[in-house]
Amino acid sequence: MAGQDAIRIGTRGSPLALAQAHEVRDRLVAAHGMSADRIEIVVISTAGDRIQDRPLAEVGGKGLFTQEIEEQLRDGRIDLAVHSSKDMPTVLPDGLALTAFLEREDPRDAFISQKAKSLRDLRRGAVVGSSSLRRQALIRRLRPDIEVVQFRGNVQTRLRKLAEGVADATLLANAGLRRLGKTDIITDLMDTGFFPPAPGQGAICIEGRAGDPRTDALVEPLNHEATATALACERAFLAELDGSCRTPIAGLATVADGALAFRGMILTPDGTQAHETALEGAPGDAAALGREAGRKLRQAAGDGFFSSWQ
Ligand SMILES: NCc1[nH]cc(CCC(=O)O)c1CC(=O)O
Repeated sequence: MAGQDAIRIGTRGSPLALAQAHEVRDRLVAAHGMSADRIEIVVISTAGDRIQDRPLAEVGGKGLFTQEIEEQLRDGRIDLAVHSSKDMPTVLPDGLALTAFLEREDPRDAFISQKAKSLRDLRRGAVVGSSSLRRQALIRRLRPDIEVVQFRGNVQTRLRKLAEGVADATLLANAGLRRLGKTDIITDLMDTGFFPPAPGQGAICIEGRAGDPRTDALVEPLNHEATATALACERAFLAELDGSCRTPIAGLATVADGALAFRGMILTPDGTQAHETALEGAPGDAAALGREAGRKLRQAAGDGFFSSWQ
């Protein structure tokens, strides 16, 4: 059992969330040479886990997957929380901060189908299941002839739906499939050029109490500088667009040879309208670059863009 000075890591209970929390625990053990039983993993149920019967975009509200975990972090019942960066709201509750980003996994989406080798190869009128507004809009943009249906649930549920013929294909983040050891089901990987990921996709983040020296020192060796830079840019982009849960937004920042490159896109849910921007800058200006990209897209789209379907 964990002792008095145990480190408590809060996480959701989904297989993916647990895999991520275990990865953080393993890295803390390796970085500090500590015993694994000093670290306790505390499973916390969130509203996003409990609501299974509706698309989450319909439920709306910020922090569906984070609120209950953040309450425990603020109370001191847990010391750290592990999240998928993609699920994190751009504004955190007072007193909390994202204190480390693990090195990003492959940010690409994976295409999964037993009917076709790629999205391009699906027959006309094929059905693709996805609950992500971004994926739905991108699919419709690339393949207006395809029907998109709502698809929630874990990997097993989705595969069963494919086997039952509810849909011909689905899309999931490659990073999540890798963490679950499920890469064998992947049919194709989507090029980020024409199928850009969600901001934060593929990056695990650690949330902590802001300015808590004990936990800051613990997670510091786990932070991957280039990923933290990319995420600062992507999250500033998202914040500038004030992305409600109902806006399809894609964005990916990369750091190579000391330079930061960002590409962002906003789409209408039906995929008929899309605006894109690509910017480069210095890693030190990551947040400013993200904000600039967001402003550019808002200007290009015009005021009517966000209000036209909401
Ligand atoms: N909203 C669910 C979610 N949040 C993060 C991931 C994947 C892992 C990641 O992006 O790091 C997923 C599942 C998916 O999109 O397939």
